[in-house]
Order: sequence, then structure tokens, then C-alpha cells
Amino acid sequence: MTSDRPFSASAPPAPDFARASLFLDFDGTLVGIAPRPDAVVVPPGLATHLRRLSDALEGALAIVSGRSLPELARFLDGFDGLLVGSHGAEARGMAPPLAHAPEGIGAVQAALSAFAAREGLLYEPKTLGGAVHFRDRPAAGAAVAAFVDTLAAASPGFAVQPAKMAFELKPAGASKDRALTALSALPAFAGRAPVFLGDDATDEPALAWAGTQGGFGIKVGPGDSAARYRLPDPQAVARWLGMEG
Ligand SMILES: O=P(O)(O)OC[C@H]1O[C@H](O[C@H]2O[C@H](CO)[C@@H](O)[C@H](O)[C@H]2O)[C@H](O)[C@@H](O)[C@@H]1O
Repeated sequence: MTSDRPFSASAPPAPDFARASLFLDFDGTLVGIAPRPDAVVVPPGLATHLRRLSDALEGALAIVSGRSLPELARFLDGFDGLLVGSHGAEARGMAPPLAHAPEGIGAVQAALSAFAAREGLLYEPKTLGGAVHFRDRPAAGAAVAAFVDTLAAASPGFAVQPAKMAFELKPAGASKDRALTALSALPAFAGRAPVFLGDDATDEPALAWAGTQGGFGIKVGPGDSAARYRLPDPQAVARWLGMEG
């Protein structure tokens, strides 16, 4: 449990485009979870919908993902608005939260890649770290957790980020709530109440943060959360945002 408040399962009120700012996670929120990171199905017209949404919000919209920024931009080709990648460490459209990659990134990525190859697991290289996925072999989860914990302890610039059926090493200090704080200082977000939608462990600090800033978080899918509201899946998110059709 990430909050001392009981988690409400209620649906959120309709979005208030005149007064809210919107921050949207990508995997599990805008697109459904797929067997592999490269197998996600981006709904047709998503980029166009996001462009319209950004216009309706007068620019107060950002996609805030754990994905590497170039990959996120590729999935959302046609949307030229604000993007945050690598769990808050990279950004397009505002000053990059992290000036440069943490020292030792090459060694960290080599260690993650070698471990994954040895264990027959999927390694996802990322701009500022890397992830080992065990969706194909859930029983390997404990071994992956132990490996990344040991590697992080020996790699001062990095921290473990749990994900759905994966563990990542990301730059220490990178977090979505910090990225939201930086985004909210941009003129387009001034005077608006932040609303964050996300589904995963990396989203929890931002779901909680939105509630402390006069807005609210919306947890997508099952599970405990610091969010005030819940939507069941990405299809419900699309309906809530008026992005269908
Ligand atoms: O912050 P997000 O946009 O939600 O990104 C979080 C991680 O998502 C991806 O992994 C997850 O989705 C994959 C595709 O559906 C799935 O196969 C995997 O099991 C999930 O953990 C992505 O691969 C990671 O880099 C992101 O950090």
C-alpha cells in the first residue's frame, strides 16, 4: 500500500479541459501491455488524438513514460508535444532533467545484458540504463531482483526501478513526480490542476504528487495505489479522454 488512505475504485469526474493539466503514462495507460516491449500495439490515430488533446488543453499535456525518449517519440510519431522518457530523466520540449548519463553506464548495461543472456531472458537496452524482462519466465523474477539489487549497490549513479514483469536500472534520482514538478513550471501549465494517469510502480510517486497539488491521480488497472480514482484499462482511458473513433 502506498498511501494511508483507503484506495477508492471510483471512476474519475469528466476531464476539465479549461482548468486541468494532463500527464499521461504510456505503457499500460495509452497502450495495452504486450508480451514484449517492441510488441505494443499503438491504437491508430493516437498521435492525432494527442495533438487535439494538447490543443484543447492549450499545451498543458505531456506524455511521461519509463521508455527511452527516442523510442517513445517513435511510437508517437506525429505528436510533436511534450515528452518525458526514462522515468523522468529525459525530456523533449523542456530542459533535459538529467544533463548527462550517469558514470559507468556502459558497464551497467553490459552486466544487465550478460545476465539476461545467461538466464535466457529479454534485455531491453535503454538510453540511460537497461531492463531485464521475465514475462516469459515468471519464476526467474526473484533471481532478476537479486541481480539488479546487487548491481545497483555497486553502481552509485543508478537505482532499481521495478516494472511489470521486469526490473530496470535507471539513473538515481530520476522520477516521474520530479518531472511533473519541472513540467508544471512551464507557462502552459500555470494555474492548472495536475491530473496524472498511470498503471505501474514507476507511476505511484506522480499519482500521489498530483493529489498534493490540487489535482488527482487516476490508477489504470487493478492494484493498490495512492491515486484517488481508477479506470480499468487503456480503452477506458481513451473513452475518458474522448479519444475514441
Ligand atoms: O512508464 P511506462 O510508459 O508505463 O513504461 C514502463 C515500462 O514499460 C515497458 O515495459 C512494460 O510494458 C511492456 C510492453 O507492454 C511489457 O512487455 C513489460 O512486461 C512491461 O514491464 C517498457 O519496456 C519499459 O522500458 C518501461 O520502463
